[in-house]
Amino acid sequence: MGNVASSKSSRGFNTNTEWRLNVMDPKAWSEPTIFKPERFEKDRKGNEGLQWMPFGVGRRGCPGEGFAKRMLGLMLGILIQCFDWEQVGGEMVDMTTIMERDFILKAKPLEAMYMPSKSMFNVLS
Ligand code: HEM
Repeated sequence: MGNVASSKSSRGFNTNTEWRLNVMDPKAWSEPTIFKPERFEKDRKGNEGLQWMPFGVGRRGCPGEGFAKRMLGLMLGILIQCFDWEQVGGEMVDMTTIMERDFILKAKPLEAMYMPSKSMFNVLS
């Protein structure tokens, strides 16, 4: 990454990607293209997951981290528990990914149909 022009932000970081770990960098991750959620398990040998800091750390770390983590679990729980989901077109979900500006995106957006599950009818009506 040495050939990327860099400038310091007001927070002291290089504003280019130098301070960010490329999510697919084989120097940083073992088998970077494989889905291995266990890399983020606490107390895992090698602890490679510790280098992933989505909320930053220290004095300027994200103050919304606790809130965001609670909301993510809550929202996912609500989506699963309160709604019935169906595939559109009955095809298998295409899991092909593309890289765009350091983000891994689905090549083909997920399309799904949802409606409130039976247990939600009373709540919503
Ligand atoms: C998934 C959700 C979120 C992610 C991934 C995220 C990530 C981050 C990151 C990476 C930073 C910069 C940390 C650093 O420079 O070291 C940051 C800063 C910040 N975040 Fe979040 N954040 C999230 C949600 C939230 C929420 C819900 C709030 C408020 C309710 C929030 C408020 C802030 C504020 C105020 C800062 C600036 C802190 C400072 O400069 O001192 N964030 N966040």
